[in-house]
Amino acid sequence: MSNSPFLSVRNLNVCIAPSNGREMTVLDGVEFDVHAGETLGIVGESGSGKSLLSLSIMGLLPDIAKASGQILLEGEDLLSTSETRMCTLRGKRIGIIFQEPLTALNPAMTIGDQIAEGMVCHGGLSWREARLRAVDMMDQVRMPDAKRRAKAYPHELSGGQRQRVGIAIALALKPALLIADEPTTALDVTVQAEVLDLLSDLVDEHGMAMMLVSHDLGVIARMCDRTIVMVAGQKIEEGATRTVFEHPAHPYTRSLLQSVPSRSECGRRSDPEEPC
Ligand SMILES: Nc1ncnc2c1ncn2[C@@H]1O[C@H](COP(=O)(O)OP(=O)(O)OP(=O)(O)O)[C@@H](O)[C@H]1O
Repeated sequence: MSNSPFLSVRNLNVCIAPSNGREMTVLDGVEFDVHAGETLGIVGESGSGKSLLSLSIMGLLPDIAKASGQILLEGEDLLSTSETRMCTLRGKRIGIIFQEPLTALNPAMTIGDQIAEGMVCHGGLSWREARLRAVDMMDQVRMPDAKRRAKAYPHELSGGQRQRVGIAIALALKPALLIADEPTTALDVTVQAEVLDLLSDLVDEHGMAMMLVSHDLGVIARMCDRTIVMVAGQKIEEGATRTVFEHPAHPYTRSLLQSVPSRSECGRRSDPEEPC
């Protein structure tokens, strides 16, 4: 793990000013780093600002939101960069996996072409090369019968298969950071476990950093090296996942841990027997 962080968030504040309401601070002085190759978990109750935090990093905040502070990606401040530059960084340096793959996918385009598109637009590949590479990507995300399925449309796949497509799209340009916002919440429990295993393997294989947003402590315990706990737009706790789970410093974290996963679920999958 290198010393200088890949991503460094400094004093991030986000205010929302709806046209018919009062301005509201939804992220308040949030600070953290993500180092190359590590998986950082962001956990917190509904409305604590987890999604707005990921959207801020991706440069996809809604128009009514205003962000200040710094989001430094390899030293480049994303809050003061142009939209054109953000488009390049999204995909090439930061891959994104959304919660509901069906809404993130284009219903009128084959999944092979959706995976290939970024490689054509941002990776300089011809459509022919990109389509071949898309089938490779589908194999990597363990999509059965990838060559045939590349010609399918999103509605022809199961929820788990659609999320595999979402992961293939996010990884197509080999980003250094993957942001996964509740990537398995929309899936049923057995499929959740398969997709988490897949993500964990791919992150290791590609040597990527990952920011995993989840309200599910079991998912965080299983996947993350370090964890941040959010309450009402503020980071209230941060530490090695094991430490946060074993010695929570904040009363809120302690109350959250009352729904703690069983010990066998704790720790990275490569070390399943270790207590958390
Ligand atoms: N487009 C929006 N307009 C107005 N308020 C918003 C908007 N998006 C988010 N908010 C508010 O910002 C706060 C943080 O929302 P955010 O979606 O980041 O929470 P979250 O922690 O991701 O919640 P969940 O786990 O339910 O997805 C909430 O109070 C929410 O109501």
